Amino acid sequence: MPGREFFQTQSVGQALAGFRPRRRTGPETVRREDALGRVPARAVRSGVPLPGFARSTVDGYAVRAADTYGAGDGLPAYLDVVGALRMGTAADVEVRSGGAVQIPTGAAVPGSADAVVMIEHTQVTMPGVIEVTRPVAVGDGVVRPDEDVAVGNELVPAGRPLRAQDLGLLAAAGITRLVVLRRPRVAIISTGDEVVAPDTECVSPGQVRDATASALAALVLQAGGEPASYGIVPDDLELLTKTLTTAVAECDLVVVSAGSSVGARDETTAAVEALGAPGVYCHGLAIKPGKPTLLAECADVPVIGLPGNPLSALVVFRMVGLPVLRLVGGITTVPPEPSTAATMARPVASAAGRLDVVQVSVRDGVATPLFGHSALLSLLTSADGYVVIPEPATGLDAGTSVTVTMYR
Ligand SMILES: Nc1nc2c(c(=O)[nH]1)N[C@H]1C(S)=C(S)[C@@H](COP(=O)(O)OP(=O)(O)OC[C@H]3O[C@@H](n4cnc5c(N)ncnc54)[C@H](O)[C@@H]3O)O[C@H]1N2
Ligand code: MOO
Repeated sequence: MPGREFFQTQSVGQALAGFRPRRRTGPETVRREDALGRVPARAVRSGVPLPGFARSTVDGYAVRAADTYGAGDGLPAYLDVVGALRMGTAADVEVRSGGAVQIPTGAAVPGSADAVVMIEHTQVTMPGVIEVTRPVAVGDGVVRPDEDVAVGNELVPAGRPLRAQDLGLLAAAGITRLVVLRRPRVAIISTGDEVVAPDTECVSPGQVRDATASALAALVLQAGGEPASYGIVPDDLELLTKTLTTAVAECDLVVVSAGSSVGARDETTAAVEALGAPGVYCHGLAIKPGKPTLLAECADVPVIGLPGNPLSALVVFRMVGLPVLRLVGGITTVPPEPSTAATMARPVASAAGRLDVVQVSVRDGVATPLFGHSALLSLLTSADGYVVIPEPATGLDAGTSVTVTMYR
């Protein structure tokens, strides 16, 4: 386009380090059972010790360890069985020197005992008497009252999305509600005169169903955000500006797809600029696919203009949009994506100074690159994962060891 400038591209690393919009979601209280994937606003500490009592880790006999020292098959220690402990009750039987109390796994160990000997290392020789054929040391077979968690210990940290095991520990400590950060509300706007709603039955030649919005909404959900659809806006600066203004007022992050290239109808930049300060942070990223990407901050809300090609839009949203979503939503410990080690089946070329995201299929530890234009969305559905070729590299040779980030 004469008179129109191509993008001044910035590296993805630079953009992620430099683009730090100020918006953060605030706290809200949720029930523990609704907290999977939510982000604690502050560390949750325990008000109680866990397990809270000395607990047997084996089925056997609570004893005084010293009574078993030197015991062996040839010279067992003989102990009097003075009672049996039950689950779920306080340890109400004392163990004196020379005595033993039958105890199941998980029951409270009497304070007068200091170890539990496994049933396999004992034999009942006559009613009320056992032989112990292996010595135990003090503490063997016992979990201390605060060995799992001491009072004041951190149960879950701030900023790390809660996992199944975190909910288990919170439950064990009696935490029923906790303060988490609100899910970032993410506006999803599609643009283009040719784009029609995905439930449109018959499309005319030249029209396309909106593929990007559905996929973006799913990515937002997976990342812990709350997608909000703002529909499809035709190539009209006024309409786009109006929709963007509403979205910025109502959401924590705004994602608009298409219209960010250099064509005459590419209105996104002008519309974003009209939203006010601080405005456009960069237009153009050194990434393939996805060069025509726009990053902006309007008031304190980040606005991301994604390339029109759905494949490119999804790649860029993964690489750049999700980090911004996590920043806004207070995720400081990023859950690792599933990945697998593989070797490249074929060489892949790349330009130095550009981040390349290569879709691959993976079989038996071999990653086969899937080539094709970024207008082809099926490339992404055929892929098992992707390989990132970092900026300094000029490609990957066949046989190179790579880490494939796998799609969930
Ligand atoms: N002269 C240049 N032309 C183009 C360049 C360039 O650097 N110089 N970059 C190319 C690349 S790369 C991409 S990607 C596209 C991005 O352009 P836009 O962001 O302006 O997007 P559009 O042209 O509107 O759309 C591109 C393509 O994607 C289809 N599309 C758009 N939205 C959707 C949707 N929601 N669901 C399904 N498909 C969608 C649209 O119909 C077009 O076919 O620019 C290249 N050109
Ligand atoms: O970057 Mo375009 O986003 O390659 O298809």
